[in-house]
Amino acid sequence: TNALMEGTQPAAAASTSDPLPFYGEHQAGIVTPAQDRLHFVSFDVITKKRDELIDMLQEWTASAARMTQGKDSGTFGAVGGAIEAPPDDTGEALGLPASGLTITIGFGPSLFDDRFGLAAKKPGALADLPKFPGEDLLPEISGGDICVQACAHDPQVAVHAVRNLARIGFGKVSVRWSQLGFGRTSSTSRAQSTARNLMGFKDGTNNLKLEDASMLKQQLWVAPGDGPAWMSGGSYMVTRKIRMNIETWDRTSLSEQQQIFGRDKGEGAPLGKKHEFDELDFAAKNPDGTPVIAIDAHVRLAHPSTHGNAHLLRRGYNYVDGSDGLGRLDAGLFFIAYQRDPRKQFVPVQMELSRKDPLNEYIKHVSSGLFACPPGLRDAGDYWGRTLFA
Ligand SMILES: C=CC1=C(C)c2cc3[nH]c(cc4nc(cc5[nH]c(cc1n2)c(C)c5CCC(=O)O)C(CCC(=O)O)=C4C)c(C)c3C=C
Ligand SMILES: [Fe+2]
Repeated sequence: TNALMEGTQPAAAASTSDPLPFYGEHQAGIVTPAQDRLHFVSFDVITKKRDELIDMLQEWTASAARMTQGKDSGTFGAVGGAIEAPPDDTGEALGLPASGLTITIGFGPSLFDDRFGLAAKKPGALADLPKFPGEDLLPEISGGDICVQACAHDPQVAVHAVRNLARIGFGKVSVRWSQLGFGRTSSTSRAQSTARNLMGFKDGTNNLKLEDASMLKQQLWVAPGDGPAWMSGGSYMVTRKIRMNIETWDRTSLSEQQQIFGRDKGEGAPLGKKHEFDELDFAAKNPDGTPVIAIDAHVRLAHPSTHGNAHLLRRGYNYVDGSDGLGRLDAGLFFIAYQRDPRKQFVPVQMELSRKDPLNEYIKHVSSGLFACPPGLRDAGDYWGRTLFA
């Protein structure tokens, strides 16, 4: 396919239990067709020693190379090592297949302070996000020095991956926050059907997809000359935990719900059209002269034509963290988006949404993350952060 010729990851494994390639020009887990499950974790680095941090990243890379291929985290494994020592794998994935596991790393703005001599390497694109109207961010579940996005078709496999990286990082990093997600809310390949978010709408119809090779080059991957050379072939990740006021939404009429998004709930078709992938027609008018797709419909506000052709590769997940003690589901969307430069992509889109989107009556942004995801790993001699620490 075009995508393969461009050097991106292959479309999909034959089955959801198969392994996906770990090495490549770009990190796996970005254009990789979105798996069903997520365990996302953000770490603070607690060691003050640069060498210790590099050693840990090398150990993480070796472990991730193994786990993504369905192997134990370490060479001895859960039960093959000395009986007197803690095993180099925690064991809960023994007997489970690779399940399409991808492990993607990102470096947060706070890593580029004066602790590790990285200040001069901080990309401009990693500038802190502005404050958006209406957000209510909790610092304890926001930010972090290093993030890991583990995606798989089996939640136990994703959790196993994060747990073993945390185990390896003991004493060097500490978990700042983490998030489980189920039910992808985006497709990142035309081979996938569009899944639904917890508001019941198809989500990810007009997403950047792995088949759009020239768009990915223009909108997703950092190019030489964009900023520091170490990020070439990488991408910037924005995370937003968006709590939904589910019970209020569920008392809203179908017509109001559809007006808010600008698409119908059954098919996901643009209002005024029949099929999901029909073009949005923002000029179409009802007989009374009002626009068929409201002026403040979510898809109009978020559309590239509203933002100098800024696209995002969305890769979010539904989450339910139980209920909140008031009988309401503690649920929503763990939004993840990749892009070439958040200052030109996520920021203007979110600024528009935060000011005008009627969806804001039903949602609240409670956590935020911004991470620089370096390029892919070449081979077993490579490690996460090589280009940064070189
Ligand atoms: C800043 C970026 C975005 C945030 C935050 C966001 C939150 C959010 N979105 C939905 C549901 C839908 N979004 C849809 C489309 C859509 N959303 C964004 C961006 C953000 N959404 C973009 C760029 C687009 C595509 C617009 C286009 O070009 O057509 C849709 C429609 C289906 C689709 O195309 O994906 C839905 C549904 C929720 C529930 C939510 C916060 C909780
Ligand atoms: Fe959206």
